[in-house]
Amino acid sequence: MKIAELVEILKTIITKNGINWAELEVTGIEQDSRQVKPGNIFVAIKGFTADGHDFIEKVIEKKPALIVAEEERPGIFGVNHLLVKDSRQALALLARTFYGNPTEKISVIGVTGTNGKTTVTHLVTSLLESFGYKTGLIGTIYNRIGDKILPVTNTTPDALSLQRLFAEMVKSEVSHVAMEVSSHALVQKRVLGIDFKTGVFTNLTQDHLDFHESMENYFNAKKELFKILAEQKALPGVINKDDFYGQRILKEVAHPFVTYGIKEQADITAKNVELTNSGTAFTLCYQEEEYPVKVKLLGLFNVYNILAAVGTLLTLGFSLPDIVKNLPLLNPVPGRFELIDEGQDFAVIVDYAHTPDGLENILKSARAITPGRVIAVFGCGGDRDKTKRPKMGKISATLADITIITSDNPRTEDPEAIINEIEKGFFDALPGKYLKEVDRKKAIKTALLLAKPGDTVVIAGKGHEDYQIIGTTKYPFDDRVVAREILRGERR
Ligand SMILES: CC(=O)N[C@H]1[C@@H](OP(=O)(O)OP(=O)(O)OC[C@H]2O[C@@H](n3ccc(=O)[nH]c3=O)[C@H](O)[C@@H]2O)O[C@H](CO)[C@@H](O)[C@@H]1O[C@H](C)C(=O)N[C@@H](C)C(=O)N[C@H](CCC(=O)O)C(=O)O
Ligand SMILES: Nc1ncnc2c1ncn2[C@@H]1O[C@H](COP(=O)(O)OP(=O)(O)OP(=O)(O)O)[C@@H](O)[C@H]1O
Ligand SMILES: N[C@H](CCC[C@H](N)C(=O)O)C(=O)O
Ligand SMILES: [Mg+2]
Repeated sequence: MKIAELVEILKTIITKNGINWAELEVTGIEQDSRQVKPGNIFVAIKGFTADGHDFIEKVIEKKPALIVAEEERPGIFGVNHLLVKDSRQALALLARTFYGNPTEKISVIGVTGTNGKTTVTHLVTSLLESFGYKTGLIGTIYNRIGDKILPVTNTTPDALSLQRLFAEMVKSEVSHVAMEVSSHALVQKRVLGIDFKTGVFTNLTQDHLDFHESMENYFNAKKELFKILAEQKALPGVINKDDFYGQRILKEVAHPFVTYGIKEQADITAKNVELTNSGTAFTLCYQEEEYPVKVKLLGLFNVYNILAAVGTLLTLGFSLPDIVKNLPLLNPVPGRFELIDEGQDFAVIVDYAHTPDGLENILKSARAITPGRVIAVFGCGGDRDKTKRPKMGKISATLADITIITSDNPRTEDPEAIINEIEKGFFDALPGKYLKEVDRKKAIKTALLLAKPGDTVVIAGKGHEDYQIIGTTKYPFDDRVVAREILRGERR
């Protein structure tokens, strides 16, 4: 592909055209100077920790076909360059064109919300697979093309990696992709250039205020996905009507929606919900139709996730009786309400709850299936929203009988200081019993040793993660492996 063909797509955002050799062949696109090869287009992005413009001089030595930037830098006049209003937008549009508009050829389902994205994307793709489709998945745990699993760094990759991934999916004859769309991605225009078939909103509760600063900003970021659906005249979006912000999307975005809920009147609802520690039963209602449903997934929040997945499949045109038939096939998602059973006489749950709402839901769901005491083990991530820490403390103080406050991924913060901020929540609440143990392995062991028959130990915050980030180092650590080892060694 030649430069001339690619720059056409940028014409509305170009502020200065410095192209002299428009017929040059483009061999690739990069946003990271370290990856640039001869003939590539380098897009300079001002980021949160670095500024791509600072690497322009280095990139020029590698003989790029074109440099796209927001500002001029030394040496840029000697090479093909374009100045644009917004480099992130330029990157997304260039990548989409270079990779042949892949999302025109597959059905992309975007899932956003504070909690439930990973679960809903798994449920949607599992249902589609049960109908015989080959699917792709993009999200927190991994990206997947058919059976091929790819490692990830972000929940939603950058615009360039996304278009590359979609192109690979098209090549592998994937028909549908379910992708998690994080609020960071919406703000950073990572999803620009994607054609969405539909979008799902699960819920909005506090998280990421370090980045968004206010719930209103956080909401506006999430709302962006539905504005995109409206602009693209996509299929109806799927909205949780029990959520305050879900109701706001319904009012504020002019687009058709299918709604789901348990408390509110919605298009798709569940009644007679029965939660047990071996599965969940409920009656699924849609218009005049009612179906008894039994699923392997546990916890009330997963009933919401199933309703979201059902709404998505309905929107895509599948019939409800067919969808219902496949619901019992759905498997739990790794690290979400995952039961650890080594034959012990109490329950152990590993769950990814890392927000106040997530923790509240998992502790309430655990309570519903626990004859004895609920023992919680959790911490909070470092270098992330600090204001959720005392809130999560207060929730555990109120809902668990005993809490072991420990470390999550402390990152570059002092782990003891994070624990002390969580502890503040205990001072606000009725005195829930708690211990502090900075070493997560010891904290898990303490909880498992405290447990008596009929109790439930909830190990929250890290779910599927197989590492712990202390400082800037990633150490191997998996709550599920640790719990199993302790249960096998100490408590058979
Ligand atoms: C704060 C934040 O969101 N940062 C994300 C952002 O980085 P950035 O654009 O600011 O990049 P930067 O590191 O400052 O670098 C700026 C530019 O200089 C370039 N560079 C840099 C160094 C160099 O030598 N040469 C060079 O060219 C970089 O390639 C980049 O183009 O864009 C990158 C690419 O998309 C992300 O990987 C990165 O995520 C970081 C790792 C991160 O931790 N993000 C978290 C907060 C995040 O995004 N989380 C969400 C939500 C999670 C959830 O709720 O599930 C997610 O989607 O993962
Ligand atoms: N629909 C829901 N409502 C409230 N809480 C939920 C819901 N679904 C899951 N959770 C809780 O949130 C945790 C994370 O779930 P999941 O990984 O599906 O969410 P996510 O939105 O992908 O999270 P992240 O933003 O970290 O990627 C679960 O372990 C559970 O505790
Ligand atoms: N996607 C979430 C994951 C948090 C998981 C928790 N274990 C932590 O490290 O804080 C985030 O980036 O905030
Ligand atoms: Mg996720």
